Amino acid sequence: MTRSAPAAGAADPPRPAAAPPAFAMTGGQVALDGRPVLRGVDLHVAAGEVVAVLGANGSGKSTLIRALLGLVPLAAGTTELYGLPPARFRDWWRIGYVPQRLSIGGGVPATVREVVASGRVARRRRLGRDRAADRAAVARALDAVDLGARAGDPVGLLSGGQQQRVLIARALAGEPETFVMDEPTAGVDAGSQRHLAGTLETLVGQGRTVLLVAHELGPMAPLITRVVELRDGLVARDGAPDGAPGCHPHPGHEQGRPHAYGVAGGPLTPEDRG
Ligand SMILES: Nc1ncnc2c1ncn2[C@@H]1O[C@H](COP(=O)(O)OP(=O)(O)OP(=O)(O)O)[C@@H](O)[C@H]1O
Repeated sequence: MTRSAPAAGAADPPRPAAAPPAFAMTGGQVALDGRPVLRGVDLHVAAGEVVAVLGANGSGKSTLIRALLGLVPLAAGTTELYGLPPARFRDWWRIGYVPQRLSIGGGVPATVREVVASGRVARRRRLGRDRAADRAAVARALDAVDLGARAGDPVGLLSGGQQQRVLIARALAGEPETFVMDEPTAGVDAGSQRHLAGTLETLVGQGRTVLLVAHELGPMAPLITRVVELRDGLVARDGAPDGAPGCHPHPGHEQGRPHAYGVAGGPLTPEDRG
């Protein structure tokens, strides 16, 4: 049987609207302490991209990430998350944020498992509580960073690199669509970096979006689909990786200077957003 042509004058079937990009900044400017830090950044990140943001110390990488998430205000320009300005965006469970390393510190009595489980909060607000699913996701996240054996330990007893892995696990536990990671592997040993790269490879294979600031891409390099290099608050380069995986992305960069902002990784909470 042949399929008959649509009757003349019949309306075309509705086409699905194109999904908005995960991030869309246009002309983004940020000033901190009265000093321009981002000076007019255009950056659109489509769902499924794996973008590395590179650049020298102080070029504005963390500020860009934070501005994209609405954590610092724009002085000019616009930015959107999944088509909405951050102030109107509600689906924070879709985004897992790993802030630049900071010491969780000895003053935090929470266990590793509790910190990782807090990554489920935004998802639970949206989708309701499912204890079995929560437990399974937390166990998977701990396993992905190889910290299952430390789950019951106070997080303040862990080394800096292990605490970083806890923050990564917190983001993983939320099972977000998009990961935003600010130097996730700074201070993390080579074996754990490989482990994380394997986990990211699986997530990327599932179509998740990744936006990461990195000093050394290391074993994550083959996953990167696009490199954005910042210089003095402007995009100096935006394109495919140059085929030098694991390269030192910028000679002016020192690794692992902790910054005292952000409180924990994982889907953003109202507290993260201030
Ligand atoms: N809260 C703040 N108040 C004032 N200035 C700030 C603040 N945070 C960052 N800056 C300044 O803004 C500039 C960009 O900082 P940012 O942390 O975004 O750079 P970065 O490229 O991520 O650097 P790094 O690689 O060292 O982390 C730097 O000169 C920094 O000193």
